[in-house]
Amino acid sequence: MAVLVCGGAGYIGSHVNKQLYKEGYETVVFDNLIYGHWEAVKWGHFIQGDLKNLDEIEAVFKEYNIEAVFHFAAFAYVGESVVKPEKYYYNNVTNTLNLLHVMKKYGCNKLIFSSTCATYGEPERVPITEEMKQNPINPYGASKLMVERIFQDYNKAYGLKFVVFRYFNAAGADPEGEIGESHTPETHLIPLVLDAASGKRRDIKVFGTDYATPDGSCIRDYIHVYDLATAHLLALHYLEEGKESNFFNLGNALGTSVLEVVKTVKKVTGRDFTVTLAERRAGDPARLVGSSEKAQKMLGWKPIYGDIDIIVEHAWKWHEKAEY
Ligand SMILES: NC(=O)c1ccc[n+]([C@@H]2O[C@H](COP(=O)([O-])OP(=O)(O)OC[C@H]3O[C@@H](n4cnc5c(N)ncnc54)[C@H](O)[C@@H]3O)[C@@H](O)[C@H]2O)c1
Ligand SMILES: O=c1ccn([C@@H]2O[C@H](COP(=O)(O)OP(=O)(O)O[C@H]3O[C@H](CO)[C@@H](O)[C@H](O)[C@H]3O)[C@@H](O)[C@H]2O)c(=O)[nH]1
Repeated sequence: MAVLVCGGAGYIGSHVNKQLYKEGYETVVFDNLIYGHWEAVKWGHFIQGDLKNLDEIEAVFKEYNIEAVFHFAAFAYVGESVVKPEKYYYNNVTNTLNLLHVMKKYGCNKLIFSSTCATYGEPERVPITEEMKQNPINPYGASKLMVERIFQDYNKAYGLKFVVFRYFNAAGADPEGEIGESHTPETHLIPLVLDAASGKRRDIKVFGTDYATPDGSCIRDYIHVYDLATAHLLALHYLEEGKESNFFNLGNALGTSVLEVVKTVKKVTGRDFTVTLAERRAGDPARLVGSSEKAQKMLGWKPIYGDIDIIVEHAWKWHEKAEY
């Protein structure tokens, strides 16, 4: 029996692939490498393919006896999704239907999926809990919510068993320094601030300093990619035990502002750099912080790298010697 890691050459998927392999699973990474890196697939088998092609997905199920599927493959640039919604609905929704179609055909009914706190939109309160209203404010979040709904219908009609994770802001890198975050283009705050620290960028822009937060900049819940990965293994065990499909937030319940991230990077790296106070970025909620009590209770998840200093330290260690 093997597990399929769709999008496993990307940032989060590669970290999950490593932990699965270390736990003794035979992994098959399937990725079109549009945003992923073959260098990140250091464990298990690798097949270059695209979820838009049914025959390429089917070839994997023919070759391997796939017990469960981890589905990270998606487009995830919030701003781009507003101007190119078609790109997002095709890849994130239609191509997910392709994957479900082949899973159904081959009798594979266990799925672990990467959703996002962007499905909640502007939260009515924080920390956000799973039963709160989901009202996405951009096509990216909407595409993920649509997929969540599709899973519920497939659960009722075809017996699909799923765990949907709504991640908050994934950050950090493999504590052993073997893999890390590398997006082109990069839009995420921590790698951009590290670029400023290492002199690859002239400055870091703080998008908005007039939010209703203590220092005026946006607050996010940064969750270490290693901790995200451990939750995925627990989810697989949960489904292997025959438990019911479920939705879980994955965050730290700790809010860190943009200015606090900048300060932490200066402290951890010992480097100074220019910080430019800039206009708000469209579509940014002021404060996104998630409660993960449900995952802790039901999956036994215990995040261990909640401290923003450690998240930045690991990201910096990777950043300095990044192979890709
Ligand atoms: N990074 C975050 O903070 C964050 C937060 C919430 C949710 N998510 C979700 O988590 C998942 C992983 O995020 P990430 O940051 O690792 O992104 P990523 O871009 O690094 O990884 C996604 C991978 O999927 C691949 N891919 C995309 N479309 C494909 C297709 N049609 N066929 C085959 N491969 C395809 C890409 O090449 C890439 O390697 C995404 O679904 C994203 O929406 C990420
Ligand atoms: O150069 C920059 C880049 C970002 N920010 C700010 O930093 C915060 C975090 O931004 P970013 O790292 O881009 O993450 P988010 O926009 O919060 O989105 C990420 O986290 C979401 C969950 O919160 C996921 O759904 C998305 O896929 C993922 O990109 C936001 O307030 C940004 O305005 C800056 O001030 N300057």
